[in-house]
Amino acid sequence: MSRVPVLEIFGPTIQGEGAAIGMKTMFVRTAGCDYSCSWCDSAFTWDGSAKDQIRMLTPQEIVLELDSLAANNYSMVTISGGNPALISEPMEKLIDLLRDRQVNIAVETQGTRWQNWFNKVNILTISPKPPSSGMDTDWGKLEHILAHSKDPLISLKVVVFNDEDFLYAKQVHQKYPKIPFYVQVGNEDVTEEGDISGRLLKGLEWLFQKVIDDPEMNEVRVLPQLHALIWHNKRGK
Ligand SMILES: C[S@@+](CC[C@H](N)C(=O)[O-])C[C@H]1O[C@@H](n2cnc3c(N)ncnc32)[C@H](O)[C@@H]1O
Ligand SMILES: Nc1nc2[nH]cc(C(=O)O)c2c(=O)[nH]1
Ligand code: SF4
Ligand SMILES: [Mg+2]
Repeated sequence: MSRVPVLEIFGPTIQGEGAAIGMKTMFVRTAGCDYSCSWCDSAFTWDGSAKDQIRMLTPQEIVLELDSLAANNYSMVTISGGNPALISEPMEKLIDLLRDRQVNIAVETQGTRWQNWFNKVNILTISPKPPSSGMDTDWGKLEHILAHSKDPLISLKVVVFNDEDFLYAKQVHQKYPKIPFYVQVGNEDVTEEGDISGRLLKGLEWLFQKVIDDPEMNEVRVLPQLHALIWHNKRGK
């Protein structure tokens, strides 16, 4: 039976980002990524530092673990990573199992790989990476993914750290003006211990002003990572 490389399963917590911000959700975080963003807040999924924590789980085992953590106390599961779009058949099976149980499914991915199961999820967040990440956008791949996503619940979310990233976010929004668009404050130090909310709120104020001042950004939403304001750089939140 094929298995999913899982780095962590946690929750219930509150979705801190994007279109479903504020909703109670469980998380399944897969291991492995085809990117290596300079500021990745989940680098342990791909940099080898947590490789002994990777478990190869069947879809049924994942559902059992979700229930043992929170039976009857969740109705949404967010699948993130790493890049969950690297996984084909066992991920589709997990999604089918969750759908059978009337669980809403959200997925976080960066828009580098298409999977047919994208059209089975309820909330699909595509997060192309700006220049500060050090990654190059494959615009053809992104186009393919957005053209094949039938679900109207797709949204785009770009993390912004600086002016150049903001220009990139504008470029993505202008290419796809009909797709709900989110800009998210970048967390510049994902290793800092203790309370980082003051630093993040300063970043949010800067990003608010960028959007306020820009007549081409009248229809975007500006958000912090809400969970990082509350729980800072803690893992599993
Ligand atoms: C860890 S990624 C995993 C999913 C997928 N690989 C992706 O990047 O969309 C989940 C979300 O966290 C965002 N993220 C990662 N590091 C961040 C940081 N330092 N500050 C703000 N957002 C960050 C990503 O852009 C993405 O939207
Ligand atoms: N609370 C909470 N919300 C999130 N939204 C997206 C996350 C992610 O790492 O993909 C995330 C996360 O790690 N925690
Ligand atoms: S694409 Fe996502 S998981 Fe991969 S390195 Fe970038 S932020 Fe991290
Ligand atoms: Mg996160």
